[in-house]
Amino acid sequence: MTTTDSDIVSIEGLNVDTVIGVYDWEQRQSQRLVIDLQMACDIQTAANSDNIAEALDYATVSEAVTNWVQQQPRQLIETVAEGIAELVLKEFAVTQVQVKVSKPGAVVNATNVAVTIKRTQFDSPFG
Ligand SMILES: Nc1nc2c(c(=O)[nH]1)N=C([C@H](O)[C@@H](O)CO)CN2
Repeated sequence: MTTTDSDIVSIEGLNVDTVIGVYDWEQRQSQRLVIDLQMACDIQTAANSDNIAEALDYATVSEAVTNWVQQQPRQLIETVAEGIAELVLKEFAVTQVQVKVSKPGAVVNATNVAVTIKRTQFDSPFG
């Protein structure tokens, strides 16, 4: 295992309001999605230089993910998860990404519903 596989930068509980859902009423209003990301990357260069320019900037990733999710209405949280994984692998120096997309308001008697996927550069057409 290389450091590129074992070093993780995380974003937890990123709240994004967007149009999401399979029913007509869901396409007429925003709902809250909560996104968790675990991104495998080499953090040693940033650690040694203590320079944000060498780091995977979680603020920049959060903004890019939020913008992508809010770009257009979608039906399934699966589509959102795959799109986020593709974006992160394409735009950032990330070798593997785990994406969890939660839709906490979706099922009345459930605390949460979610999908979780893991993708690597080899899974992506952009790898
Ligand atoms: N696997 C999925 N199941 C369901 C989804 C989804 O995105 N993925 N979405 C819905 C509805 O939009 C639901 O959230 C409305 O409450 C149902 N099942």
